[in-house]
This record gives sequence, structure tokens and C-alpha cells, in this order.
Amino acid sequence: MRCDIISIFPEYLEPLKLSLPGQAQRKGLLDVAVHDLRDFSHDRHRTVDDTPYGGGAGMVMKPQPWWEALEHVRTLGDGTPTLIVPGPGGEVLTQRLARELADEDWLIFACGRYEGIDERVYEAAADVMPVRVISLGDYVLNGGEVAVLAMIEAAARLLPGFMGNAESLVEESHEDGLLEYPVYTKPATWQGREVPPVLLSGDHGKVAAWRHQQRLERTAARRPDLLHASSALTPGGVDDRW
Ligand SMILES: COc1ccc2nc(C(=O)O)sc2c1
Repeated sequence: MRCDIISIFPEYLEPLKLSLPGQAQRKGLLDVAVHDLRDFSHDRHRTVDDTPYGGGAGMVMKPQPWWEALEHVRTLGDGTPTLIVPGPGGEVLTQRLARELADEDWLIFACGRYEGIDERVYEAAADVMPVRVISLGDYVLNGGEVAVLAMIEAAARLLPGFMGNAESLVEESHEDGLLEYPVYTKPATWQGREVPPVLLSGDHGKVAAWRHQQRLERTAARRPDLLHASSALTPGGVDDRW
């Protein structure tokens, strides 16, 4: 997967060089290139914003630097990229959407700031590549960079070979619509609190059944909205004990 990120704060994307994303890049699973939008503004002050038509607070990102940046980036890879624009008015990122992103060969991320990017950039981009506006959730950030970090981590970790132990992906929260079960490690007693005895039983069948029940109960308690969509429900449907 190739990811090109365009931002006026390139340093915001430095964390992608750390830990798993960094290892994935070294393994050749993930290519990340960050581009400074101001490199595509040609006035003395490298201006990328201006006042909004129609009035209102704040500034709007000018179309010309964005279009030049997108046209430049499009020359760097093979095939047709998908443009992802983080924005509060977009599709909300879910595990399913992360899997869709992970299936893409080439993503360009446009990190907006201020009040957003001139709408004509989205229109012009849509003439040459798919465009998706994606939000982290129903709240507003100050810009797209934090959202891009989350999207790339959520998608890249699904790439084959990215996670050292693919098993760890199987029973994660949201993978099958349920939240994950509680986890424990040594010592067996800590501050007078015991590890659930079933986990010390050595009975893998009982452990699996307990973990599944914990996932159902946690999901019912914290995210009942997920329960009815879950593919992990027992054939008899949701257990009627809660
Ligand atoms: C101007 O660029 C922005 C502004 C707010 C914002 N909020 C996001 C979110 O995912 O909530 S992405 C994003 C991008």
C-alpha cells in the first residue's frame, strides 16, 4: 500500500515512522510519503488560505495549491489513487471502512485546516479519481492530520504480514461486531484481586466459551447498538439473560 499525505504540518505525521507503521515501511508493506502543501504555493508568504466568499469566520484553503499538490502526487505512483479527505462531515471510520482502505493500493490523504478546503478541489479531484470524505467520529478536530494517523494505523495493521501475530487480529473489538474480552497476565493475585479461575483451568473449550460470553456482555453493556449487527451472535440470537 502506498500512502501520500499532503499537509501544512508535515511534522504532525512523524509518528508514522514509529513502531508498527515504521516496521511495515521497512518490510515494504507500506510506503508513506508526506508532502508540504506550502511547497505548491508560489507567493512570497507561501499562502494557502484566504477569506471565505459569502463571509463568515475563519479562512478557507485556496484551490490552486491543493490542485498543484494533487497533480504532482498523482505523477508519483502507478494506477489511480483514491483521495481521502478527513472531515467532520464524512463517513465515520469503522473497522469495515478500515478494511476497505486496507484493500486499496494507493491512497492520497488531504489534510485540511482552517474552515476547510475550497469545494472546487473536491469536484476537480472527483473528475480524475475516487474521493471519500471520512471522519473519526461525531466530533470536530482542528485539522485532518490526527484523523490520517488513525486511518493509516487502522488500515495498515490489517495488511497481511503487518502484525507479527495475525491471530491477534481475530478477536479484536469490532472485527466481528463484538467488543473484545478482558485480558489478564501474571501475577494470578494482585492487590487481592484474582484472575478468573476459568483462565487458569487449562480447559481451552471453557476459556473460549467464557471469553465469548464476556464479549457479549461487554458489548451489551457498552455498545448495545453493535449487538444486533454482530456476526458473532450464537445461532439462537442474543442470550436473553440481559
Ligand atoms: C479543516 O480540516 C478538518 C477539520 C475538522 C476535522 N474533524 C475531523 C474528524 O474526523 O472529526 S477530520 C477534520 C478536518
